[in-house]
Amino acid sequence: MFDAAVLQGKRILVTGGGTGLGKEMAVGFAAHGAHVYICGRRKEVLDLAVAEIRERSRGQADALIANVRDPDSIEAMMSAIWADGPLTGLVNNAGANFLAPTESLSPRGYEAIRSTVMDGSFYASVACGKRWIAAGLPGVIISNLVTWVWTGSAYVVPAAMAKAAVHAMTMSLAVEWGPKGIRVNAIAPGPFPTEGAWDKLNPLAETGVGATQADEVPLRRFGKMDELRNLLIFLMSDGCSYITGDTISIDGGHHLAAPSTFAGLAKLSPADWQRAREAIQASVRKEKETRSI
Ligand SMILES: CCCCCCCCCCC/C=C/C(=O)SCCNC(=O)CCNC(=O)[C@H](O)C(C)(C)COP(=O)(O)OP(=O)(O)OC[C@H]1O[C@@H](n2cnc3c(N)ncnc32)[C@H](O)[C@@H]1OP(=O)(O)O
Ligand SMILES: NC(=O)C1=CN([C@@H]2O[C@H](COP(=O)(O)OP(=O)(O)OC[C@H]3O[C@@H](n4cnc5c(N)ncnc54)[C@H](OP(=O)(O)O)[C@@H]3O)[C@@H](O)[C@H]2O)C=CC1
Repeated sequence: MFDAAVLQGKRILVTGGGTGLGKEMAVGFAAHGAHVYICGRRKEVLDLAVAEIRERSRGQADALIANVRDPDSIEAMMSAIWADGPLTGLVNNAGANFLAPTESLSPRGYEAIRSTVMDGSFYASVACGKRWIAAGLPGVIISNLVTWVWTGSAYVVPAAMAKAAVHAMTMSLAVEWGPKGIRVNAIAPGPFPTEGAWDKLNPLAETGVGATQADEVPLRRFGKMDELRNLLIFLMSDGCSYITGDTISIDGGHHLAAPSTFAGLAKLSPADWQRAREAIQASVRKEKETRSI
């Protein structure tokens, strides 16, 4: 769809690019000439991802260990990247989420999600923005949101709140930083099945409701990674240099037509919720064992 060199000379960081949607975006950027950087908290996962991105794209990729919840960790990562040259683009993709009845959430549970999604996107955007502004360079920021920024969603309230905050950041920074040549946009995907999201959001047969099902999507299917890559390459390219402050949905029309949220989980019993929590926490434990930071 695009010229293979459409992103030649671009240097793009994808947070959370070691897995899922972030890794797929990174492949798309690198295959179109960009040097991509990915970050996350698990060295082994990042090393494997870099090898895969290089092989699939035949392009340039590097990884850094960083925790987006920690502003010092983000600063250290940006300094390391800038030592080789400035980034031209940032994708705020790192995310955290799990299904839970809101009344069961502890302050730490809420904080884990809010700080990853909202604080992480803010810290990374400011770390890039201040460097671009100081050097008089243009830049592009794209945040990976979800259609709940328009609809909200039951049972994932901290994630819906945090994504909505980043939606507000997108519109606000587009205006503040537009005169400095920095474009700020976002995407709002519908369901693109990934291991990370499905383990936390569809852990049991009983939790398969609206948000994670394809049958009520007007286009009657899940999103394809190629479709996601095409949108990201376009938004990151100089071909759309008049688009800023927008959040573009890529959900097959789901949020306009059907309950693309977890409203259907009202049917779950306390025992179902307990089993869901145990399944989610087993997935988190497995990931934590390999965290490097
Ligand atoms: C058209 C719309 C269609 C929608 C499409 C559907 C699907 C897409 C939805 C898209 C929205 C966003 C999705 C995502 O972000 S998916 C990404 C999923 N990946 C991840 O979450 C990876 C990162 N995750 C984590 O790091 C962990 O999961 C965690 C968030 C838990 C944070 O880890 P941390 O190490 O900080 O956390 P702890 O294990 O110490 O736990 C912190 C507190 O959280 C409590 N907790 C954990 N699990 C549960 C649970 N299931 N229920 C309630 N509480 C939970 C835990 O007990 C800790 O609190 P306390 O210390 O007070 O006990
Ligand atoms: N899959 C879907 O259908 C949809 C996904 N999205 C969004 O897409 C994004 C990616 O989700 P997906 O690929 O499905 O899920 P994944 O779980 O595969 O991706 C989450 C990534 O974020 C990284 N991450 C989490 N916490 C931190 C942290 N504190 N510091 C650095 N990196 C972190 C994880 O790496 P590590 O644990 O190693 O740090 C992981 O690579 C999320 O923002 C999600 O909200 C939006 C709509 C739909």
